[in-house]
Amino acid sequence: MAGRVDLDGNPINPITICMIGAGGFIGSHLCEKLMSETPHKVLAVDVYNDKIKHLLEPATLTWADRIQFHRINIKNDSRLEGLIKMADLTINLAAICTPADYNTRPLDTIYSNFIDALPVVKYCSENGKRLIHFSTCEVYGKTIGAFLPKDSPLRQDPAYYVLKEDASPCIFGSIEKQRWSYACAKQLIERLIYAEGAENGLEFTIVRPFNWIGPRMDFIPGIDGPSEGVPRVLACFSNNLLRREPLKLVDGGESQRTFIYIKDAIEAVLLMIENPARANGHIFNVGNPNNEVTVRQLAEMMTQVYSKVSGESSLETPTIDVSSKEFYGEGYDDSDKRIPDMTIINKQLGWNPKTSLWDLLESTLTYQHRTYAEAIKQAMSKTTAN
Ligand SMILES: NC(=O)c1ccc[n+]([C@@H]2O[C@H](COP(=O)([O-])OP(=O)(O)OC[C@H]3O[C@@H](n4cnc5c(N)ncnc54)[C@H](O)[C@@H]3O)[C@@H](O)[C@H]2O)c1
Ligand SMILES: O=c1ccn([C@@H]2O[C@H](COP(=O)(O)OP(=O)(O)O[C@H]3OC[C@@H](O)[C@H](O)[C@H]3O)[C@@H](O)[C@H]2O)c(=O)[nH]1
Repeated sequence: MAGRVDLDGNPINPITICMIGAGGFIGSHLCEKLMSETPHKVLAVDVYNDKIKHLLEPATLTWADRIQFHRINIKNDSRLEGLIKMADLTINLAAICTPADYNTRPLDTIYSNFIDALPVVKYCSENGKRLIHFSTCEVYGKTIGAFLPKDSPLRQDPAYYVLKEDASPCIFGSIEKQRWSYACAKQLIERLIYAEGAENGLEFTIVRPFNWIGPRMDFIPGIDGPSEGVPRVLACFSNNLLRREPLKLVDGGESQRTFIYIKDAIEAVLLMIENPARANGHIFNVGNPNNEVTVRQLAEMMTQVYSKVSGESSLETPTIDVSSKEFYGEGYDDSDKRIPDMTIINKQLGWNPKTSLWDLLESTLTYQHRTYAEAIKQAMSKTTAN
């Protein structure tokens, strides 16, 4: 850790970070990175800490004096402002961000992504503290290409689908398609942060993640989360593979996504933390444009990789089609395609993702198998016995 310098060759001084949502998927990886590779301190705020327990205990861990957990619901806790004041930088990750919630808990989704983030922005602005806020790639909504005729050659032209922070429009579906309420709440908080920067000098960075995936993402239903819960696609498909069930393709699995390995993405966040002069005032796409697949292709690749890491043969029928209405309920809608433009993050931070989709699935599914295979076997044999 000694002699660490930033991108301009200046020594990096240790700082204190108030990380809200530190107990989630991204937060747990960011805490791990900050503890193992930097001298910074973390005030970790969340309602849960299961995913960072290994960083909090035992007290003999070398970083024990650099991480503190505060069990706080930011909706209604007066301790929040004090923690933001104690820190040099606040990172806000807290949100409801699972598509199954957007059309079933639309009010919680809007409150969580807009209203609950307001005091965080206000306290940072009033106390002259820097803020890194987590938004989403969903703020771009659908691509322009999605509205062209199916056979239009323009659909192949990147000008009609690549998503650029400073140029692409934000195209949402109608009000009853409530995925866009999430996107809209995220967009409005981005605009508010931008306005605080413009009018009151708030130092901010906005991150737009494009499908970050890896170990500890969400939960496996019935094992470390509710049996009826629907997590994001990595955990849904992992659960199906672990239980030897066909993977469910929503509306034919035709939507396209670019997936990035969480560890690559965390490198980008660390560069933002440690290079404020290059990151302040910017909105950054963080994704891997080289890892694009349809959801159907993702299912096929995960099936192959899982077979390799578990040594189990694949099912004869590895996937089945389900309608979005059946899977998510009324009012679901989808993003058609998400390719991040990398110009701004490349220019400001010199960052590029490294890990291929196959490699990231191999390490992630090895983790899933090691962590859950035995527990699933036991849970399934109990159900059969009953
Ligand atoms: N993972 C991705 O690919 C992805 C993509 C786009 C956007 N994002 C954004 O990144 C952020 C983090 O995502 P994640 O994947 O780590 O999700 P996550 O659900 O794993 O983590 C969010 C954490 O915030 C906590 N939280 C929520 N409300 C809270 C409250 N009121 N008080 C205290 N803590 C609260 C949750 O308990 C959870 O631990 C979110 O803002 C999300 O919208 C993530
Ligand atoms: O079992 C499943 C689960 C999901 N899917 C599909 O897989 C795709 C990806 O679904 P995910 O649940 O991972 O989430 P999405 O990519 O749609 O959105 C996510 O990405 C951006 C973030 O803001 C949020 O974390 C979340 O909204 C969707 O097309 C979905 O319909 C399946 O086909 N089968």
